[in-house]
Amino acid sequence: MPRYAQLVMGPAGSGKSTYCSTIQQHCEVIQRSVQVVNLDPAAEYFKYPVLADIRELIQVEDVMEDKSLGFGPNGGLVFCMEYFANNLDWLGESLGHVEDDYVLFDCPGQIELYTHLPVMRQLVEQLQQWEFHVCGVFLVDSQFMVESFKFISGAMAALSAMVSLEIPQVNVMTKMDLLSKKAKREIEKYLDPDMYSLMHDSKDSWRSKKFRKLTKAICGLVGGLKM
Ligand SMILES: Nc1nc2c(ncn2[C@@H]2O[C@H](COP(=O)(O)OP(=O)(O)OP(=O)(O)O)[C@@H](O)[C@H]2O)c(=O)[nH]1
Repeated sequence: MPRYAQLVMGPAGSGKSTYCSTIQQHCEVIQRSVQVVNLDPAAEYFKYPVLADIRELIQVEDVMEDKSLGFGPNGGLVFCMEYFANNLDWLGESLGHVEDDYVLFDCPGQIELYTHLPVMRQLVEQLQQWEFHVCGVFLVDSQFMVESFKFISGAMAALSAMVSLEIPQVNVMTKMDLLSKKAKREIEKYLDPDMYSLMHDSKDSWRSKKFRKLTKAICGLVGGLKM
């Protein structure tokens, strides 16, 4: 039987844990079994029952308390994720193998995990060896996307994950309920964006005058990326 996995990614506070918990509850209602794995070694609280929790393997606080390592929170997290990547057997044992597996992985928010560190890529390759079909779900807080330059920044973060992981990816704007009426109307244009027209939104600012060529090149790159 095929196995399926979603890597739920996105910046800190973008709604990853809420997404996992909501999808799990929805699947319960439609009588599909979906499990969640917490992969954030700094997580303090989440609302869903877990199949596995990386904190059973390693915790950021323990790493930070180790004076010989001398890491702060971000260095500590990277250390934990590298330790995890070197101990993927732990994950294999925790996942076990049930028929028709569908697993959501609630990932940490640090962008460097998706831009240049190999950890998440190693995880994807291992899951694929375990016969999982893996897809990425990249969440971005919609409140940070109602202006063109913020949208481009969010889209670039999502693009980094796509380029580094090379798996199918769905990009999701979260917290739409928090937008004002005006922002809800504004955000429509970002759902199927015409990057070149977005570029002209802020044509009077020094930012776009100075960086117009660069912005244009980035718009060309992001043009095909749907949120
Ligand atoms: N109004 C509203 N609040 C949301 C939504 N999604 C998440 N939140 C809230 O946003 C905050 C952060 O959500 P989390 O699900 O913890 O976000 P996260 O990405 O897992 O956060 P980290 O694990 O810290 O990176 C919480 O207070 C959630 O209740 C949403 O769709 N609407």
